[in-house]
Amino acid sequence: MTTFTQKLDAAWSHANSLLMVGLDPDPMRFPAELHGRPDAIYEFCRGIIDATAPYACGIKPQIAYFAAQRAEDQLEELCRYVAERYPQLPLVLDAKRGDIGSTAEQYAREAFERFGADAVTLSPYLGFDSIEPYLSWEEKGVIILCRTSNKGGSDLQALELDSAEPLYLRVASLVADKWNRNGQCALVVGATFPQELAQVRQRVGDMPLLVPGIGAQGGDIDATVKAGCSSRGTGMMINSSRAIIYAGAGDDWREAAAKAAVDTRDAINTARSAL
Ligand SMILES: O=c1ccn([C@@H]2O[C@H](COP(=O)(O)O)[C@@H](O)[C@H]2O)c(=O)[nH]1
Repeated sequence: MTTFTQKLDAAWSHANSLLMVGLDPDPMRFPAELHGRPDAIYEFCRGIIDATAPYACGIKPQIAYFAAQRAEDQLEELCRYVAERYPQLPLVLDAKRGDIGSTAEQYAREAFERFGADAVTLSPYLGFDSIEPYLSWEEKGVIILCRTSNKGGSDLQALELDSAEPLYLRVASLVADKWNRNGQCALVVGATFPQELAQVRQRVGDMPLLVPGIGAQGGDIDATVKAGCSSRGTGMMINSSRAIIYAGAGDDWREAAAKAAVDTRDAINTARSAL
């Protein structure tokens, strides 16, 4: 049985890439050749995956973009496609679930059985018993929101506790010291806050981090790599979605996505080589 963590480790080294390609498919932004097709979401995402997979350490579909278009069936087919065609490529379902244990059991089945994801993103807000049902899938990854990339993340995550530490660092410690019983946990930390990213890295050792916020959100790649790499020079799934999938709007959309992925991977690797 290969675990998520082992699969991710292998992808980092085989692809020599820390880039995670995000799938946020918005039909309004699709190339003309896909307009009006009932399977447009599937075909768009498949095109992006085929174009970018060689340069990526994983794929991250955001479930809201599929659910909003009543296209969960296309997501299901896409997940099957990735598992069959790119079995070495970790698939992270970005769902940010968080609910009481009985409901969490159903969300875990949705992520791991229905979609066959290797890992899922979760909110820590409901506490350990809301995370436990996912942890019982021992080979799967459980990626917990810690310091999100959006400005409003500070409203709660930066709140100072009695100990004077911010809430996001308490989440980091809780996950690293108590919840990560099977070595299957990871954290979400935004590239838009490199200082906080460095603090989290220091707190959690070499735990994998999912790092969104470069590309369309403007996070700085050099600062992200400096702040977030593990002691082995890996440790991050640095996500870029819109800047890659919408790099081209014409007939060359696949080639444009491939070029954006290569350029992003290379910018990350240039920063890694300066560590
Ligand atoms: O803190 C977070 C957590 C998740 N996301 C998700 O990542 C992508 C980012 O897309 P871009 O187009 O690269 O900005 C998107 O799916 C978000 O839901 C995040 O941005 N920040």
